[in-house]
Amino acid sequence: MTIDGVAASGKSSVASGVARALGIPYVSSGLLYRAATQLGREAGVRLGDAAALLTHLRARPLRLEALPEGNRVWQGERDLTDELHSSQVDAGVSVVAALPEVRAWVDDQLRALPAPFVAEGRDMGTNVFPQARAKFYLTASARVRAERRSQERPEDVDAVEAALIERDRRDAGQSAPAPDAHVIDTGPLTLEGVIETILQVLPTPTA
Ligand SMILES: Nc1ncnc2c1ncn2[C@@H]1O[C@H](COP(=O)(O)OP(=O)(O)O)[C@@H](O)[C@H]1O
Ligand SMILES: Nc1ccn([C@H]2C[C@H](O)[C@@H](COP(=O)(O)OP(=O)(O)O)O2)c(=O)n1
Repeated sequence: MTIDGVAASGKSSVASGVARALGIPYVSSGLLYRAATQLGREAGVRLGDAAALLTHLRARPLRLEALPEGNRVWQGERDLTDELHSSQVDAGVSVVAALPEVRAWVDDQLRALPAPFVAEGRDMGTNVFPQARAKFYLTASARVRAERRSQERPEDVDAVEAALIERDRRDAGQSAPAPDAHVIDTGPLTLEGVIETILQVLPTPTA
């Protein structure tokens, strides 16, 4: 199944809760885009230069570890995860995610994972796993999302809201809900409420 949605709509927290209830892993595609951005920044590669970025990424492959409480990204023995949620990565990631070569690099890694799992991101239900048995799309107002995310960033809520709106605009090309997705406004719901809503609409597995 797939959970897509706009920035800070609750995708990874909800995917983690749903996956735990189902006893399967979840995978966070955004972490791979974030890792590509962080590694490009670190190497001094211009983020719009797909060829240079891909050469760099292919030289030292990444491993996405689908832990139930939170995915982690490794490069060899180095755990990159804690570096990937900075405002600097937030600011550069949409440029990297717009590159078709990087999208193919992410998609190949996701499609190689053993099913079943919950996949979360922007285009999981539309592009990467169009055959998924259930699809969800999370939204909430920019203000609500900024209030949540500002708990996790040093910037104030107005700065976080402006950055989220800008990132939504840049990511719009790959962020439309699948026509068969259940759209959930998480604004009036608690995290547990969103997870419960999804579990209730999931089709029961056939024997
Ligand atoms: N329905 C909700 N009500 C309150 N807080 C939520 C809800 N959904 C998510 N959150 C919180 O919002 C923040 C952003 O969620 P996250 O899962 O990181 O979103 P995304 O993966 O879409 O960026 C987290 O701190 C999370 O606990
Ligand atoms: N399937 C995906 C997942 C993420 N992206 C891009 C768009 C986002 O700005 C970044 C980071 O995504 P991530 O889901 O980690 O971050 P947010 O929840 O949006 O804060 O990657 C994408 O283009 N396609």
